[in-house]
Amino acid sequence: MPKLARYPIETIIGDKLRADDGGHARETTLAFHECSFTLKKTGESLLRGVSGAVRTGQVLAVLGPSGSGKTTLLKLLALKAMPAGVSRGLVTLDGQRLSAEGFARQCASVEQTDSLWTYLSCREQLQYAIDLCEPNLDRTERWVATNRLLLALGLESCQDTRVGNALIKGLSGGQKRRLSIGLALAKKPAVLLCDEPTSGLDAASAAAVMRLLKEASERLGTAVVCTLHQPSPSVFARLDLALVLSGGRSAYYGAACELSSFLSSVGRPVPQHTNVADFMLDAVNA
Ligand SMILES: Nc1ncnc2c1ncn2[C@@H]1O[C@H](COP(=O)(O)OP(=O)(O)OP(=O)(O)O)[C@@H](O)[C@H]1O
Repeated sequence: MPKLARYPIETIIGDKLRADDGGHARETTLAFHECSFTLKKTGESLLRGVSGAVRTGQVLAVLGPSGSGKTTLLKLLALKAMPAGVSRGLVTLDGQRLSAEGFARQCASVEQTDSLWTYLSCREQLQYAIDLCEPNLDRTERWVATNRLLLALGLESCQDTRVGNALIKGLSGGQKRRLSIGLALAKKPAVLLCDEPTSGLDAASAAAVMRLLKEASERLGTAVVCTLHQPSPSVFARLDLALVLSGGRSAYYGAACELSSFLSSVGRPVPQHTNVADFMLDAVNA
């Protein structure tokens, strides 16, 4: 087997693109129009007319207080069956209505809780994913692709550590989150949906996960949508777009860097030294 090459992450992911896609990074846009979800039993609306879009190279964060509808929106974007209610609205990929089959073929989602194999190591899990997703590569190429992914995920130091569980010592929470994202990225999805990728992580691990998502969006041509509970200033600074939900409605949708000006424009200027995301969440909670 070839020796594990040590390149900067940019080169590794760039090489992966060149090697696998012939150098053509795709351009993808996921758009959602007037999405609503109403519970059949009570008639309660969990989402009301929410719209937005995200394209290749961008990370869109769905923010909002607990119960504001973030996970419901992500499920709706993934065209998941939600028998408890009725969904309305349109989800498109590059202008075409997205179906559940289309989503399964071209997109990937990472759930709020990691679902990994307790007794397999990082390397073994990623190797399985690459073997499954890259049947046209030969064995050595798949091994190289696995190494590249391990490096891109920053998991090379724990590549032989098994996942573990409450009783068996294994990967840390942040490493598990990155592995879950890596398994989804092995598919090179056009769109990646991540539910709470930073929940339960310390600030440094949360920042590392968001850095990974941003790199994936830029280098792999993946449009990323993630839900976030309370992003730290450093996490918020890495976001391209923010959609803030309040009681299932859109309170803000636009560039993350313009959220502060928006708040000023509606008479709620963000005080100095205040995290704009926290301020917005307090405002919609009030
Ligand atoms: N199948 C369902 N039946 C009844 N209520 C539901 C159902 N699914 C979600 N809800 C309710 O809808 C609201 C929105 O839920 P959702 O999980 O989308 O919120 P969230 O913003 O992701 O919250 P959190 O940040 O706590 O995960 C919550 O009040 C939740 O209890």
